[in-house]
Amino acid sequence: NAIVEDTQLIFPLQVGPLANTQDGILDVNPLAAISKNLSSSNIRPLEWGQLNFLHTTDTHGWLPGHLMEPSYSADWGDYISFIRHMRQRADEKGVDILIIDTGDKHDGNGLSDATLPPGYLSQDIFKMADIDLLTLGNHELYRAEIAKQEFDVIAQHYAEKYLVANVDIILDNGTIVPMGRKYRHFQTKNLQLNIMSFGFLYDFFQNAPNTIVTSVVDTVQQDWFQDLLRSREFDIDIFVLVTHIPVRDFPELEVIVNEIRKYYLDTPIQIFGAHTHVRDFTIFDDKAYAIESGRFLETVGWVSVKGLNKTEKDTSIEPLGENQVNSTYNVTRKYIDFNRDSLMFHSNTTSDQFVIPAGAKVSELIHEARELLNLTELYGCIPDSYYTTRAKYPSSQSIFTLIVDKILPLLKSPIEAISARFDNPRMIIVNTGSVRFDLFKGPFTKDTGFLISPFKNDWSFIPDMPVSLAVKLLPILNQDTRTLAELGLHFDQNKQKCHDYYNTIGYSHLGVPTDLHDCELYYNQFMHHDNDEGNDNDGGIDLEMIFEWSKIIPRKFLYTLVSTYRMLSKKSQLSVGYVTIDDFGTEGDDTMHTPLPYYHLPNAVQSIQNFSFEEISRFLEGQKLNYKKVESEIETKAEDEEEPTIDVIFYSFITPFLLSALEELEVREQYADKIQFYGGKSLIGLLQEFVEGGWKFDYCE
Ligand SMILES: O=c1ccn([C@@H]2O[C@H](COP(=O)(O)O)[C@@H](O)[C@H]2O)c(=O)[nH]1
Repeated sequence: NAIVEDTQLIFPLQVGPLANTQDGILDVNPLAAISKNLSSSNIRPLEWGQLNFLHTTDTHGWLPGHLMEPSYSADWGDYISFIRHMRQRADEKGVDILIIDTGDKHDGNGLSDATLPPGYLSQDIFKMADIDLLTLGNHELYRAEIAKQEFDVIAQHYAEKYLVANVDIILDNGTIVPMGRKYRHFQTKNLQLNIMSFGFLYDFFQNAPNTIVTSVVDTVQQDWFQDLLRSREFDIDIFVLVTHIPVRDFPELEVIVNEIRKYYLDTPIQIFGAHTHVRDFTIFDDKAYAIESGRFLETVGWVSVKGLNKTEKDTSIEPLGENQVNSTYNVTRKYIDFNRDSLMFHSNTTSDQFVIPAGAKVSELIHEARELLNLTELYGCIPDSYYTTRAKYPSSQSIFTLIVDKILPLLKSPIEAISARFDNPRMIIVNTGSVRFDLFKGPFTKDTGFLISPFKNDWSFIPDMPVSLAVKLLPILNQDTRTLAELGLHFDQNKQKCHDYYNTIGYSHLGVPTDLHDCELYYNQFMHHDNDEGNDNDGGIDLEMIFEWSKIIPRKFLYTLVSTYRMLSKKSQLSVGYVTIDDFGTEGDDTMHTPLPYYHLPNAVQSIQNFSFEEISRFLEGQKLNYKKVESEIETKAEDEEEPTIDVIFYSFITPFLLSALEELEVREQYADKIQFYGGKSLIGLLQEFVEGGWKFDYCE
């Protein structure tokens, strides 16, 4: 695509004199100002402390904001304006504020993914934000050129603010250097609080060959970390951990907190987490807390801290003011919906004051970049919405049903010898995690494809696999983690067992990120799970009551209670959105909403073609059962019957998982060598082909 490649020649974008300005205020995103269904009367205010934080994470390139969803319609330029106002408010109050980002800036939006290399424009736009502490995510490490870009552009720009203790990069000359600084010690602007900050990535194993990820367990035993804690060389009022690690269910954060606690028994630790795309807040001990602030720039997390005592050694500062002294340590959190109404409300600005010139410039850059990349080019119109976790799979509203039934059958290999097999029996397996977002009714533009499935993954295949073997693959990939709960293995009592389970199989890394919380049976899933097909927006649930119940009732029973309660409750007038219950309770969301439905998804789905249902049903029967039972079921087939075969096609991303499945079936050696390149369009290309073939309209209703 010439336009995409051309971007390399003309960036950095030059913004001309600001157009459409009124008193220096520019609105380039017409939807950003829309406040349909939004009302500041439903917004809960932020509580300020001595030290305050704004947190973004897992933005995945959504710097233009959500053009179809008013609740999240602010853009990165608005965030830049917001940061400026909040810093000013902090100064006025004589307190401090730190701006944090915890990684995953790629894969999810045309702005980041339509360039070569991906991130070519978006990284330069991202870095216009004045961020105090940041780290990288796994999406900065999947591809070698992106890891290099992260190192060259982001790590160099933010310098001492860019922290990651457990990732190294191998430079072109073979030298191994750390991706970022391992720690940062500094004093805050107004209260001169002593901050010790570390950056960490979870134990990620799918990183590109030019990078090295060291496990968290090993990193905290390294000399530099141990010496730093042991030496007490620095005054430390609070540890601030900027991590791309989930705040629940994953073991890494506990490892870090435990190690710090060996030396600092009660120094506050504030953690910023990431990766599983949820709003969540967890308590590690009475002075160690962690927040995770959602995904896709839908959420800005807020944390405030009071009751910090200056370390004794430091006598250089004034005593803390009346409002800032609090002998008991106190932390608050909020999840801010990313729209201008919320941002103006919290920054106490009017629409005339909100947009600052630097923010307007960034909004303009985003707009120009989108134009340049043709992201608004219309390919067709989607007649109905199709959902990821908001609809049951399979169902008519599930995007995965659409993919299995209509999209995957379009896959063709560009290699002649392989495409000749197009009419042979074939099974196409794709991981649900490769689909990132819902497909909303309305225009399908070039951008939409990137929102749904940004990955340029290749297809691989194993030709002519016996059907009895092939049908066992999906059940293994989808091993049902929820059986843990059914066995009564509640996370709190069986944490290690749960983590061992994940660590051994690793299959959950195929599914949608929010489902990674299966260990905990994440609260929201009780809230959002419906028994029917569609979007049941019942509201009016007494969240406080459910929170109290959750302390005494096993969660599997709680689920039934909540479902019943929801059915009995009245329809709510609130707009749909996030309704979060975390370790602090039910008041976390800045805007009150009626909850969205939430359905668990399998890790992977498959589409089967050119095979009659009668013929395959006997072989497929085992799929409904636990994978361990499949073998015996399959063995019931007649001994002397000739075994039909099928081509097994899969996203190359899932190859390691497929190899593990083959190993579990004790046929890895036999089939690993048979894996071949299949080629063909990835999901984004197939989706576009389908839309242009079936839903090509010149206009959308
Ligand atoms: O090439 C790729 C890379 C990733 N995936 C899927 O994404 C998740 C990870 O996404 P997070 O936002 O970091 O949670 C991974 O588990 C895969 O499901 C992919 O399909 N292809």
